[in-house]
Amino acid sequence: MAIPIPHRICPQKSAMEKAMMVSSSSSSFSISPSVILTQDELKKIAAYKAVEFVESGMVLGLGTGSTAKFAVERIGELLRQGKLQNIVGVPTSKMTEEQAISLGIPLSDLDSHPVLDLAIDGADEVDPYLNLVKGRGGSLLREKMVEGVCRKFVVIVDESKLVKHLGGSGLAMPVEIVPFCWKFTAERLQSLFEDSGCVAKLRTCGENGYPFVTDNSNYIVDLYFKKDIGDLKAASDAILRLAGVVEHGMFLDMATTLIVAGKHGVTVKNK
Ligand SMILES: O=C[C@H](O)[C@H](O)[C@H](O)COP(=O)(O)O
Repeated sequence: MAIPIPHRICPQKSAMEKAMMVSSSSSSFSISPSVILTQDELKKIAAYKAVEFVESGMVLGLGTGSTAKFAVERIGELLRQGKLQNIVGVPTSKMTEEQAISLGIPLSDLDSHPVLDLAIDGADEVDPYLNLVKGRGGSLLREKMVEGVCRKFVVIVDESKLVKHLGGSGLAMPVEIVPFCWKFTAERLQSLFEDSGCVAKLRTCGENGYPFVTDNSNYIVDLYFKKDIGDLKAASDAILRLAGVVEHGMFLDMATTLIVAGKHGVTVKNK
């Protein structure tokens, strides 16, 4: 049921705080047309909603990116307030590790915790079947390792990330590759998807044109598709068969829950 946000009864609160008041007690709610939220506020609403799934004693996969950082921030806040206890986090990037340390969240790794209770992370694209593109921030390998062993994987996005099919945004589908002969690997990746009008580009940083280097000392090749990729499982298998490839950013059949914040409200969809 859609619940209108009672924005007039709390004039001292910000638009987002009003939205958050309602989100804490319902799994779906609408946002009054008079409340205009920024994209960051939508990300925060989705993130806070996801943290409602966190219980004391859980081992958590901590995602990476501008949406996941709000979830990590919220977990730190609830720990500080004593509302959550005995949480252990497994970060999916060095950046998230630094954020978690700064918030006092106890950390561990997959060697010590090979199965996790719950992971919360953002995504770059989400299709109607909850398949994802991730890694535009370069963290796809650790994310896939961590989120692949979670009992529950909650994906948090604003509605701009929803696509009809992966690659549909026309933006990058990242592939992490070893630096050795990267041009060779990039060309092989491009040729795999000639029929989809694929262009493969090495990710570089800033104006100096140096390759972007991941937390694992690898490079990223971004694939841009003009047409539908087609069979995602077949595409995944073909990419992973190339010897220079470490991992790709398609997260197929991994997400168990999707939380989308948009101008009409927040929806929670379970697989
Ligand atoms: O490598 C980055 C991660 O896969 C992010 O989770 C993804 O890019 C979404 O990031 P954001 O929430 O900043 O859009």
